[in-house]
Amino acid sequence: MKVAILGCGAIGGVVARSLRDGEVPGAELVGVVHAGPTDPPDLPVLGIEAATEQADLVVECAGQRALAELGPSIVASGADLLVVSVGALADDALLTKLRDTGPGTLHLCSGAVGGLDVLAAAAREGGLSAVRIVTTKKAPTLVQRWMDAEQQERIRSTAEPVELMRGPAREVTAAFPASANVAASVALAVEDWDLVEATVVADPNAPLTSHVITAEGGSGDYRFEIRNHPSPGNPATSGVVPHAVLAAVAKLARPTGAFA
Ligand SMILES: NC(=O)C1=CN([C@@H]2O[C@H](COP(=O)(O)OP(=O)(O)OC[C@H]3O[C@@H](n4cnc5c(N)ncnc54)[C@H](O)[C@@H]3O)[C@@H](O)[C@H]2O)C=CC1
Ligand SMILES: O=C([O-])CC(=O)C(=O)O
Repeated sequence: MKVAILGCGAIGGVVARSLRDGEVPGAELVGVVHAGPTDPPDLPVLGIEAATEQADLVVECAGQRALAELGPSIVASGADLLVVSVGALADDALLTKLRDTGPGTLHLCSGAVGGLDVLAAAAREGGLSAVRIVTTKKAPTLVQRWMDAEQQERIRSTAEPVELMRGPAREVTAAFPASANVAASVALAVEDWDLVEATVVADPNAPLTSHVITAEGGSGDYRFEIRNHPSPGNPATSGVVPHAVLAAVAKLARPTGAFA
């Protein structure tokens, strides 16, 4: 399986180098599509057209905006698309275009969290009556451009954890596009954007990024607490995410014997 990587930052760079080094059996790197002023010196670089022509699978590691802009042309080209910026799929029109139009197939990466499989099963079996995700990250990583100067300063200088937003997953993932894709992952797993309440907390003293997912329903009660070390390349991103991408690529390249 030939693979191109869209976005060569903290996630894409690790994924591309691992594929280049032959660490995923059955998967071969054709190149990276990047947006920086200088090419990564150690990786083959492609334009998006060459990537979709040459690759069986394009892996999006570039952000919600890039996915919205480039995703439709990738699946229209016939290449399959593996997505990490799943929050962009809160736009129903984009989700429909990527999932239902083809001919390329859309795949979602579980990214920084787990438990999505059992949440999906529980949502089907007995229905879920409440689903919540609370994301806590090191405070400065959560400053957003839409915040006014006073709020930005309060987040940078807080000595205590501060709740920045609590609301429907669709709104929270749009407000924190590089930090709350996980809210969208939970909503997509249970197939209900309105059921999932997401909260984002800025903690000045959080050495690890945490995501606490709780759900209750007819088949049981669920609680997952995920505590990830931040990526050395980007403190807003959990270090495990590129490895979740590589696990997903491995499963697509050689599906036998993998969890479905
Ligand atoms: N599903 C999940 O659990 C998670 C999802 N993410 C998503 O992954 C994205 C990437 O995360 P990182 O690698 O940490 O970010 P990063 O900022 O380190 O890297 C993103 C790279 O994409 C490039 N880029 C942006 N637009 C592009 C375009 N149109 N074409 C080519 N390259 C483009 C940037 O120049 C940058 O090098 C985040 O923005 C977020 O949406 C991040 C963490 C967890
Ligand atoms: O990496 C994480 O822990 C979560 C994250 O940034 C996201 O969901 O966008």
